[in-house]
Amino acid sequence: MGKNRSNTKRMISVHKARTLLSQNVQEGKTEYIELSNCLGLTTAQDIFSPIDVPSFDNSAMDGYAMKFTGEQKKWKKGVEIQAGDTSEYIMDEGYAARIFTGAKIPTGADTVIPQELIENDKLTYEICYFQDNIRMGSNVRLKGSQCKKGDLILKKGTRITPGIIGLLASVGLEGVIAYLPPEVAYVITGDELKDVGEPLKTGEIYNSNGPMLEALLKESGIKNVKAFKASDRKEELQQIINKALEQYEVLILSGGISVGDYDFVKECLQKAGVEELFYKIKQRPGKPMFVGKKENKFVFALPGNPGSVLNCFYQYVKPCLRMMMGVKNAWQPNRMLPLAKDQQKKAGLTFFVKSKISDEKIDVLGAQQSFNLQAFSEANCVVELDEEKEIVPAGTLVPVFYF
Ligand SMILES: Nc1nc2c(c(=O)[nH]1)N[C@H]1C(S)=C(S)[C@@H](COP(=O)(O)OP(=O)(O)OC[C@H]3O[C@@H](n4cnc5c(N)ncnc54)[C@H](O)[C@@H]3O)O[C@H]1N2
Ligand code: MOO
Repeated sequence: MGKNRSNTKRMISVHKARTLLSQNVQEGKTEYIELSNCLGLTTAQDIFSPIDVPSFDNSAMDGYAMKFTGEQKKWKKGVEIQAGDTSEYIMDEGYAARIFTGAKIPTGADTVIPQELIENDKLTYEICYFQDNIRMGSNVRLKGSQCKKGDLILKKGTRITPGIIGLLASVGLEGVIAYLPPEVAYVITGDELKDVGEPLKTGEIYNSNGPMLEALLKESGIKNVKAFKASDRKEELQQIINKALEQYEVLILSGGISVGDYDFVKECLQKAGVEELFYKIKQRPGKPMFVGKKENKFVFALPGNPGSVLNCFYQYVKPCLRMMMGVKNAWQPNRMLPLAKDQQKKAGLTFFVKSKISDEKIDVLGAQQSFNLQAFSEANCVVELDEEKEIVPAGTLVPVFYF
């Protein structure tokens, strides 16, 4: 009785949990990382271009390059310049160079006329242009028009996308200083668990949290992941926790964090020197979540029900991992959208409900129980329903977090 009352008292709000985490989590290590391993990481410094790009004036079209006056309509055929030709050509007046996309504009030329707009005079071998939609400078990509040597091309704190990898390569950079993803271990607890592929006896279930956590970590950009499995024997769990904490920066546990007689996770973490940041959040699913710290290492003990694991990961673990990886707005919902229908809930708990976006409205799906994974077959987001409310009316704008 006394235990329950003190637990209820200690439960914190979702807002408080987010605040405590964002105050405690720090940016992780940074390192020079080659382009081939940069995707999804965040830059840890401003990046300046070491060269002008393009580094020479070049043609944007296959056609003819010449000095363009607007009056002259015919030119003699001059040299032919292919992309990659590094020779220095000087255009004599009255001549047009045959030129191809990406090739260097010869000295003396300033304009390219696409070949579709040119007629060849078969008698004089001159090339002729009779339209008037070309201006001086048309179809020439000027030196430094993307960026000049020394320009800031990428700010610190930018997530590296495939386009950014292209940008970095275009200025000749082989890699950048970026935040390293933390090394993460997770521990699956529970005597009832069998891995997929093994036969099930009555009383046993498949370990779905393991494959789900692997996927969640991969999706979050974590590269170095170690999986442990522990039975519900306290000594074994203790050993695994001690070992994982020694070697990994972030430890995630699934199950064994509630009040049952075989729920030893909290006790073992405390014995391993983990200091509690909070235990139990006023939320559903995932109420008995525990977060602790040991020096600069973080421990997230997630309630074993799969829906709780997924929710706690998206709401707390992922934003923390992203903060460690240099992301600034790690806690922001993806967007706000209106509810399609009234939602009933328990006042005093924030509800996170699996939902589907239809016609820019939120359809809350059925089967919200935290053991039941079926709704994930349809859900594309989870939405947050206010702690205080008992009914959240249709039309209320709610925070939406994409899967
Ligand atoms: N007397 C109370 N009992 C429970 C409370 C409570 O407040 N008082 N809270 C309930 C809530 S809410 C949750 S959530 C769970 C959390 O329990 P644990 O973290 O201790 O997790 P377990 O008991 O180990 O497992 C819960 C549930 O999830 C299944 N499970 C566990 N691991 C996996 C896995 N890897 N893959 C698939 N399913 C898994 C497990 O079999 C249980 O059914 O506690 C409630 N009880
Ligand atoms: O907090 Mo539990 O996650 O409702 O099943």
